[in-house]
Amino acid sequence: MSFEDAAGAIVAAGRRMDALGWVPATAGNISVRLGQDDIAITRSGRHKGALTAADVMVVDAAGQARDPGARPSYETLLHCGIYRRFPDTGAVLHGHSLANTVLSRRDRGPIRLAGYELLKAFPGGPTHDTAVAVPVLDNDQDIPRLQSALDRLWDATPDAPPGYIIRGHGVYVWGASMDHAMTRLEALEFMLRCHLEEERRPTP
Ligand SMILES: CSC[C@@H](O)[C@@H](O)C(=O)COP(=O)(O)O
Ligand SMILES: [Zn+2]
Repeated sequence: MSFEDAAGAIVAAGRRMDALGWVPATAGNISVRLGQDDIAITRSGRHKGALTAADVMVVDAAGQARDPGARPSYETLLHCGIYRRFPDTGAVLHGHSLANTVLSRRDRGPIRLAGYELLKAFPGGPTHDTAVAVPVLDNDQDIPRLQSALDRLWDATPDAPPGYIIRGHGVYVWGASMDHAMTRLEALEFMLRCHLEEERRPTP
C-alpha cells in the first residue's frame, strides 16, 4: 500500500474513533502496514480526531523512525509486536474508551464475552454461540516490558483473540485491513458497553 493511501486510512480511522468518543485528549494511536518492513503510524501526541497526512510517519519493523528527527507514537513497539507475531495483520487500532477503561480497572482476569451476535466479527466461526476471552494486561509505561508480557501471553495462548486491553488504559485491536480492524474494534466496544450495562443492571 502507498504511504498516501495508508495515511488517508489512518486519518479517516482517527475521525471515526473520535466521533465515537474513543480517543479523548491525545489518546490512541493507529497504524497500517506498508510492506514487509515498513509501517505507517501516527506521530506521538497528536489529536486523533484532527489528523492530517502530516501527522503520519514511517517506522521500520523494529519501530525505528525512517526520518530520525520524527517522533512516532510512544506505543509504536506494541504495533510492531502485533505485526511481528501476526503477519497477516494490515492495520492496528488503539483507543481509550470509557467501557474498556472501566471494565479493565475492575476485572482481574480476561473479560469474557459470550452469546453476543457481534462475536461473529471475531475468529471462531460464523456463530454468536461462542465466547471470546479478551486478555487484560497490567498497564506499564515501560513499553518493551509490556510487549514482553504480551509475547509470554501469546506463547501460552496461541488462539488468543485479535485484541487485548491494558488495564485502566485502553484497547488494541487488529485486522487484515483497516476496515477489518475497525469492524472488530466497533464490535468489541459494543460488546464491552453491553457488558458494562449488564453489570450495572443485571438481567433478571
Ligand atoms: C493522552 S495520554 C495517552 C498516551 O499515554 C498513550 O496511551 C496514547 O494512547 C497516545 O500516545 P501517542 O504517543 O500519542 O501515540
Ligand atoms: Zn494509549
